[in-house]
Amino acid sequence: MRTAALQRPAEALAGRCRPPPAAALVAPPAPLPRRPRQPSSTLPQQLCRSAHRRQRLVAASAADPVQTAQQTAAAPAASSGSPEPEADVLIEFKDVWKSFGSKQILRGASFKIRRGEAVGIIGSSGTGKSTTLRLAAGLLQPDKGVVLIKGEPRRGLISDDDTSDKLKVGLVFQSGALFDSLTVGENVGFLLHEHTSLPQSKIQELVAESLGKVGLSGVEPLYPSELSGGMKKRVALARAIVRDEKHDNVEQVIMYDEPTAGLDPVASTVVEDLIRDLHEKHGEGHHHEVPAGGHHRHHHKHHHKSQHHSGGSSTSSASSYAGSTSFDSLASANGGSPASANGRSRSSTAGAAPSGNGTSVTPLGALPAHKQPPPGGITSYIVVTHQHSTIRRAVDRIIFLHEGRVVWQGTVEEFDTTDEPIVRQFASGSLEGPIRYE
Ligand SMILES: Nc1ncnc2c1ncn2[C@@H]1O[C@H](COP(=O)(O)OP(=O)(O)OP(=O)(O)O)[C@@H](O)[C@H]1O
Repeated sequence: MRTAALQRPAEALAGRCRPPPAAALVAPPAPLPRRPRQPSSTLPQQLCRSAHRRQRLVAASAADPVQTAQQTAAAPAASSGSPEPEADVLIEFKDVWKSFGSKQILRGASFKIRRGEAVGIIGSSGTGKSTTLRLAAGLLQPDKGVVLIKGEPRRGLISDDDTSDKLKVGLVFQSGALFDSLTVGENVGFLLHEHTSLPQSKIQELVAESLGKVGLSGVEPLYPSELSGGMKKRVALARAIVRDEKHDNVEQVIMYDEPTAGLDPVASTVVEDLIRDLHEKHGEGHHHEVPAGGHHRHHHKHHHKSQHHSGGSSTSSASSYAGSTSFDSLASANGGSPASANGRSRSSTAGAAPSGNGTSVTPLGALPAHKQPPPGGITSYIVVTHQHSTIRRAVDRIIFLHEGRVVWQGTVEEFDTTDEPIVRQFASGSLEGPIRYE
């Protein structure tokens, strides 16, 4: 079933271009929503719509009782009998430890990613953000603790894990990790060539569809060297969301590692809005409901309140196939033994339950079967970033990692007001404070 295009990646693996390890490449398919796509719309038009949608969401959240301060200190949802559904948790880290040789990186990281969320993971350099993504993608295994995908522990690395019928976890690496010797079309269709038996014409169609979604229709014949940095990142994104048809009904979480690193401010905005827009297009309609109070509410505006440290549990996973990764990022899947750490953990409310005056969100897990949202689409995404603009524009909730643990979580708005000293120092860039640089 290998076509001519398939021979070239093989050459790439022999050293002619950067080889994305098959295990890392996740190609989340993207079934489209009820809302018909408008193929004729340009990227600026799409982004404009995205901005309008975001304004509506912000307006809605301002009136959302979940935002009330009283709920900030809410007890963990699961134990409070609140309606926050564990069924909504797609990925959960429970006390995850990871070291590389003698370097202890993660020291008991715990957090949850819920259906519909747009989450940013931030923190100082070297604190383990990318490592966290690689663990979530199944490219690395924890030394201790567990990564749950829809409630099921990942078993082994992604290649050993056969739960792709439950959740796809896609990873778009910072470098884009495009094969230099392949055209854009071949790059985007790489996984389809490698892992499916779809005919060439179908692959071309799916590649064109995917490139259209990132506003790059018609660039198939170009080589990566002919693209700007921003375009390369969008091509990597197109590769991550290309559909394989077989998994169209499987929902997906996409993880972006520094998606705007090295881009100028305008190119960053394009990518940030694209990330948001892809999520809304592919996930929208799946996750909004009409709660008792009559307000439509998007799940991705869950607005978990500030919390120190998280915990959680949940599950299931699934890998899919390739995404994009650089060879470097896979260099070390081995690990040393976990060292002890002195975390500063406190309690967590990962997933503060919306409640209050009749506008609470009905948990998806509690919906009757006939009202369950259809699976498929980018239901949640995670962005690792150092860019303020990306935090502001592309995410709703922030998980702050420090010295291998989650020390704070909250909404983007709360990030500006929290008095957590680590967060304040990070936000201000001050040299004074608990964050130490050598
Ligand atoms: N495969 C590996 N082998 C050895 N060390 C590694 C490996 N991967 C990561 N590290 C080390 O682990 C530490 C954490 O890396 P990671 O990339 O997760 O941090 P980060 O928080 O994403 O940092 P940055 O913000 O600078 O990208 C770094 O010191 C890095 O050098």
